[in-house]
Amino acid sequence: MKWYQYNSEHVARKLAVDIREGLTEKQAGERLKKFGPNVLEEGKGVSWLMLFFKQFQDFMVLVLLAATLISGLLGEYVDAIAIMAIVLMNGVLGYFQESKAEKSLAKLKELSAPQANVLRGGQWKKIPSADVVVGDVIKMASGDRISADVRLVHVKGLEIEESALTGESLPVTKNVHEIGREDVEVGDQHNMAFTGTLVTRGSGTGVVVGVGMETAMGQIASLLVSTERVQTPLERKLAELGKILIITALILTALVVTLGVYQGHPLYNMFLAGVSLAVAAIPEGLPAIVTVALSLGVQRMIKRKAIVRKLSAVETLGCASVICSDKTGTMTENQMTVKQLFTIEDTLTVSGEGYDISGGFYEGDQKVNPNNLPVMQQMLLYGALCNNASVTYKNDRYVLDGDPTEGALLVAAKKASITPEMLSSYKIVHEIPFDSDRKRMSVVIEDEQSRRFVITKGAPDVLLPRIQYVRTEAGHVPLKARDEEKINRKVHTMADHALRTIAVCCKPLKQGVHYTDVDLEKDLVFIGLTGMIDPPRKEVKQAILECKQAGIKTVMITGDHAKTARAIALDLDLMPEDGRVVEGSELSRMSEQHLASIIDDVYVFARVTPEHKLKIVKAFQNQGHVVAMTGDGVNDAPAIKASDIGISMGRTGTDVAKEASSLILLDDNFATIKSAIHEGRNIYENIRKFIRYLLASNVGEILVMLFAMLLALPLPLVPVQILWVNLVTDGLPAMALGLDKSEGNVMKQPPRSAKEGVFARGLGFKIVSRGIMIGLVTLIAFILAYQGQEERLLYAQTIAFSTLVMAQLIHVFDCRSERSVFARNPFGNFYLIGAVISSVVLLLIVIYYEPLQGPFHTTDLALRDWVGIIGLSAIPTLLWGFSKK
Ligand SMILES: Nc1ncnc2c1ncn2[C@@H]1O[C@H](COP(=O)(O)OP(=O)(O)OP(=O)(O)O)[C@@H](O)[C@H]1O
Ligand SMILES: [Ca+2]
Repeated sequence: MKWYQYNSEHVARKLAVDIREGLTEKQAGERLKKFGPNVLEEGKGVSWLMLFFKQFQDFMVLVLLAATLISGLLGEYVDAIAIMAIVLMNGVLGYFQESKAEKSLAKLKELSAPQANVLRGGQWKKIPSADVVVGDVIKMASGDRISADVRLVHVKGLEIEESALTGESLPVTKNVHEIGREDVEVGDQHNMAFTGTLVTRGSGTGVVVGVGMETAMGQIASLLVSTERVQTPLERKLAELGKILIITALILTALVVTLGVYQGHPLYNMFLAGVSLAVAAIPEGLPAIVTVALSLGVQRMIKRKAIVRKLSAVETLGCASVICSDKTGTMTENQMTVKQLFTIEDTLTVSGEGYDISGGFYEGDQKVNPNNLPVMQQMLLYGALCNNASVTYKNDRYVLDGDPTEGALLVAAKKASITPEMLSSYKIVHEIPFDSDRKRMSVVIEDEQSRRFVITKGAPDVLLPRIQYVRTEAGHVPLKARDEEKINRKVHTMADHALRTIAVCCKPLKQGVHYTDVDLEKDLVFIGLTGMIDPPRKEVKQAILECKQAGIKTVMITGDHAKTARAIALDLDLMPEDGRVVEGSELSRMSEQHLASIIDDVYVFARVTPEHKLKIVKAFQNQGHVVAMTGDGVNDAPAIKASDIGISMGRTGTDVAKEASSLILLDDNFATIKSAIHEGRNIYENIRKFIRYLLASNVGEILVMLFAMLLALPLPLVPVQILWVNLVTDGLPAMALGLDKSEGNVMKQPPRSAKEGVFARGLGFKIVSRGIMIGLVTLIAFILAYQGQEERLLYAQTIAFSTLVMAQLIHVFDCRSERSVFARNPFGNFYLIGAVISSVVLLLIVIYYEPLQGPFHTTDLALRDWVGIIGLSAIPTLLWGFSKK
C-alpha cells in the first residue's frame, strides 16, 4: 500500500504522530539521528587536493616548471630549487584565496537555506528544512517551496505547481481524500504534496511521509547534479580581458627574448627569463582575486543584514539608479494602530501605541465609552470578527500573530472591552480571504440564533461602489449622495494624515438562499471607517537622503491609498511637493511608452497590485535605469526577476519571492538596501584599485626588461627575482587593497554606468602611465648602478630589484584613491600597512640574509644605495600625485 491509499488517521497512526500535537522535540531528534537530515545529495564538491593542484594547471606555470626541471638537470640546482619554491608558494597562496572564496559561498548558501513550518509538541515552529523528519506535521501556505513529501490532512483551497517534478506547469488542486487505486502517477496523487514543488494558492497541513533521497524528487537523479556558479559580468569581462592581456604579455615576452638573443645573451638564459616574465606578467590570478573580493564583500553585507543570493548582484548594486520599494514594512514599521473611528454620526479618536491594549476613546477632549454608541460598538466588534490575527501578552509585551492591519482592529476592539468570549458566540462559516488584488476580505457569520450575515472589510474606495445602505443608530437607511460625499471626505482627511483606512460593512443574509462569493460582497451596509497609523521606520528618512545624494531615486510602491502614501512620502522627504503620484487604475490604462515618458517625475505608485510592478520595472528600464525592486509575495516574483536587482524580504517574504531575488533583506528594512548599495559600490572601487595596482606593476615589470634589451644591456632582473616580485609585491598589497575602506565620497557620486568597461574613468591611462614610470625608474636605477661594468652586474641587479619593489610599494598608496595619493590618510588601511611592511621585510631578508643571496642573485647594499633607491622609486607616484589624471 502507498501513502495516498491510506486515510489520514491511518497515516498518522502508522507514523506514530498525533496530528494535533505533532512530534515531540525528543521524538524528532531521535528520528533525525536515525534517518539523517532532509537533504538531497548534491554532486560532490571540489576536494581541497583538487583545488590545490588546480593552481598548477595554468599553461605558463607548467612551462615554467618544465623549464626549471631542465635547468635543474643541467646543474643549475640553486636556481631550480628557488624557482620551484616560489611557484609552490604561489600555488599555496592561490589555493587559500580560492578556498576562502568557496567557503564563503558555501556559507552563503547555508544562510539562504529553506525553512519549514512544523508542529512540534503542540507549537508551530520554523525550522531549517534539513531538520524535518518523517512524521512531522507540516504547514504550507501560498508561496512556500515544500520541503518534504507530505500526505495532506487538511487543505484550504490548496493549489500546487509541480512542474519541477512532473513537467506540468499548471497548478494542481489538492484534497485530502484517499485514493483507492494502485500505481497512481505522481501528478495524480491529489492528496500528496512533494518536495521541491510550489504552493501557488491556499494553504494546507499534512504529515511528512518521506524526506531527503526517499522523496519523489530524490528519485530523479538527473536533477541532483550540482549547479555550477555562473560568472558575474565583471568576472566575465576580466576573463575576456585576460585573454587579450595574455596575448599581449606573450608577444612582449617573445620580443624581450628575441631581442635578448639578438643582443648576444645565451638562449637558455633568455628562455628562462622569458618564461618567468610571462608567468609574472600574465594576470591569471586576477579573476580569482576578484571572486575573493566579491565574496569578502558578501560577508560584509551579511553583517549589514543583506544576504546576496547571486554574486553578480554585488556588482549590479553599484549601478542601481532607481530603488522601487514597498512601503508597508520596508519603509514603515508595519505596526498598525487605530487612531480614528468614523461612523456616519460620530467621529472618535483612539489613544495608545502599538498593540498595547491600554488606551481610550475620545470625542474632542471628552473621554467616551464607545459601547454607548451602538454603531461604533458594532464596527469594533465586526472588525474583530472579520479577522485572523491574534494578540497575546508575552514577556511583558503584546505580540501580534497575523496581519498588522487586523491586529490593529483587534486591539481597538480590546480597548473597548470586547472580549474573546463575546466573539466566540459567533461562528465563521465561510471566508473570502484578503489579497492585495482584491483589497478586501469577507466572512459569513452565524450568530447564536442561527442568523447569518456577511462582514466585509477593506479599502474604502474599493468598497464604496458595493455599498447601498448606511447603518445609523436608527437602523439601515439607503446611502445618499450626501453620505457618500461625507465618507469620501473623511477618507481623504484620514489619508492626508498618513492614516491607512479600512471600511467595515455588513449585510444580513436570507435563509435558504444560496449566495455566490460575488453576491456576498454586493449591496453592503456601511458601518464605519477606521484610520490607522503605521509609523515610518526611523532610519529610512536618512537612507533616502543618502540615496538621493548618491544619485539614486527612491520610488514608493504601495497598495495603500494615494493620499496616505503621499503623506508618508512627503514625511520621508522621498519626493518634492510637486512630485507625481500615480494610481494603479491610471497605470492600467497607460501605454508602456506613455508611462516611460512620465516615469521620471513619478515618486509614488499607490493602489497598485503586484501585477503593476512588472510594468513599472520595464518603464524605468526603458528609460535606461538600473532598477532595484522589492517584493515579498508570489505575485511579486515576476517583477523581482525582471528587475536588475531583485530584493526580497527575509522575514515576511515567501520562498518564491526569495528564489526570484538576488538580495534578501534579513530585517525587511529599506535602510539595508542603502547599506548594500554602499557596500556594492565600495567593492567595485576596491576591485578597480587592485586591477590598477596589479596591471601597472606588470607593465612596469615587462617594460624594464624590454627597455634593457633594446638598449643592449644585461638582464636587469633575474628570473627568480621576477617571480619573487610576482609573489610578494604583487600578491599581498593587492589583497590588502581588496579590503580597503571606501573613500568618503562613494555615496556622493552618481551611480556608475552598467555598461562601463574595466578601464573606464581614466583607469587605463593610470595603469599605463604609472607602469611606464615604474619601468623607467627601475631601468635608470639599473643603468646608474651598472655603469657598463660586468663586475657591477650583481650589485646593479640588486638595486634594480629593490627599486622595482619599492616603486610598487609606494605606488600602492596611490591606488587607494581615484583622486590623488594625497587625498587619503596613508595609514588608513591597516592591512595595507601590514602588507607593505612584510614585503619590505621579505625584501631585506632576500638581500641581506646570506644563504638566500645565492638563489636570489643579491648582494649587500649600503645605506646610501637605499637613499637612491627610495628617491627614484618615489618619483612615479609623487609626479602623478600632483597631476589630476
Ligand atoms: N487584512 C485586510 N483586510 C481587509 N482589507 C485590507 C487588509 N489589509 C489591507 N487592506 C486594505 O487593502 C489595501 C491594500 O493593502 P495591501 O496589503 O495590498 O497594501 P500595502 O501592504 O499597503 O502595500 P505594500 O506592502 O505594497 O506597501 C489597504 O490600504 C487596506 O485598505
Ligand atoms: Ca605580476
